[in-house]
Amino acid sequence: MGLVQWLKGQLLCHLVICYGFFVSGLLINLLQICTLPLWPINKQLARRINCKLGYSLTSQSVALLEWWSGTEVTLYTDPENYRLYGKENAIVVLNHNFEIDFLCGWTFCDRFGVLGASKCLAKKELSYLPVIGWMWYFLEMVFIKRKWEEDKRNFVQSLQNLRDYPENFWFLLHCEGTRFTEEKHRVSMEVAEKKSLPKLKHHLLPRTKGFWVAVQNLRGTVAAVYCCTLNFRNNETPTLLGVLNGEKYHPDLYVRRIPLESIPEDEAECSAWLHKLYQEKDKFQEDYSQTGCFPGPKVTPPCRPWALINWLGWTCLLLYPLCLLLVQLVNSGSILSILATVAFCAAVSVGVRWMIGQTEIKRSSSYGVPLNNK
Ligand SMILES: CC/C=C\C/C=C\C/C=C\C/C=C\C/C=C\C/C=C\CCC(=O)SCCNC(=O)CCNC(=O)[C@H](O)C(C)(C)COP(=O)(O)OP(=O)(O)OC[C@H]1O[C@@H](n2cnc3c(N)ncnc32)[C@H](O)[C@@H]1OP(=O)(O)O
Ligand SMILES: CCCCCCCCCCCCCCCC(=O)OC[C@@H](O)COP(=O)(O)O
Repeated sequence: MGLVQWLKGQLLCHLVICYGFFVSGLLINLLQICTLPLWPINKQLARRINCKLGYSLTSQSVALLEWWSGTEVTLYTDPENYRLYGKENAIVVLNHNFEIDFLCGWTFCDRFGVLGASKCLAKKELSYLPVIGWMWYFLEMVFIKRKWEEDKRNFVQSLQNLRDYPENFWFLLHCEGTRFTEEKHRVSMEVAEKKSLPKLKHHLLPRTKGFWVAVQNLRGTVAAVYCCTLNFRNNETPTLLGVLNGEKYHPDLYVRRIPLESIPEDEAECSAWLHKLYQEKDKFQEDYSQTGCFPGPKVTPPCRPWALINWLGWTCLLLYPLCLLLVQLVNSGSILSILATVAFCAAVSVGVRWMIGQTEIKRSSSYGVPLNNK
């Protein structure tokens, strides 16, 4: 192991990264709050400012993936469609098997210039995450409790609000509704059997309501569905902690562009269409497990420097006062102040570690297993 790789595994480096992310996040949240008076006066300007602020926080995790861990995502897609990515609004349908799938998605968002504006249909619990969850409120992310009767009004309204969004966005939908575990897979395949649907090997049975409602409410706003299938070479099981430790992963993403007009309007037909799409995705995953690649030509979209510049900028800006404070503390010799600073650093580190814990599949909710559907 080289010196650089060894350094990446050290707690001190992790503390610095966590401190930078958390404190810059709080400052960004504060700036977002400052945009509140602007919303009634100039909503589109307030949205654009929030996209930039959102970019400044989200892109730090992209920089961590790309520059710290050295992970590069390979894209398999039709070159004809490639030129449209980032130039139109899209609904992204992505499998939900990996702890860093959202991060791989963000990398693409960054490379195609839609990171600040991109959104997701996310479980309500994520909105309470400090810093990142608070930021999402201002980015008009759509949160659901995964209980249709309670969700439907807010869900439809949130989608309608996106109709005049001033920047191009991708709207991510994990139709499986929860992360893949063996138990959830077994249960969802029992549901498939009851519904006389073919069994899936690599996916849970998709929940269709959210997809249909999203397609119907975003017609005329969104140009296409991007059917995305993600997997990792060499059976890697990536984790966010691994990324923080500087581990390099090898993700491959297969993207098919499907024009929205080709998706049926009728709910039952749309559901059947989505089930068929997941059967195709399952076949791609099966072929990938045999051959190690997806169909279609490979492209690596060019990496942009902004995520790195932004990350370095925040790190320098926030490390400087921290170092000054530490020097002053040591010189002052005040045990109480030193203890308070150590406690603050420990709290930041524990807080970010807790957030990272939210991405771990072993802590996945019990949604989609019998008796307890939440
Ligand atoms: C070039 C491009 C490349 C790459 C870009 C990639 C991505 C980047 C894009 C954007 C990134 C932006 C931000 C992302 C950042 C971070 C966030 C990341 C992740 C958070 C994701 C989540 O939180 S996932 C959890 C929340 N989301 C969902 O749940 C969505 C899926 N669910 C739905 O849509 C549901 O339909 C619903 C929740 C809206 C409603 O669910 P409900 O169950 O009430 O209704 P349904 O009709 O859908 O289902 C009922 C039927 O289901 C049957 N059933 C019962 N048990 C099961 C089971 N275990 N599995 C499957 N089906 C089941 C039941 O029988 C019912 O059947 P009926 O026949 O009676 O209808
Ligand atoms: C420089 C940055 C360093 C620190 C980075 C910390 C980043 C923390 C980001 C937390 C983002 C959390 C996104 C989690 C997405 C996710 O994976 O949600 C799970 C849900 O879909 C389904 O939940 P479940 O039903 O429990 O499977």
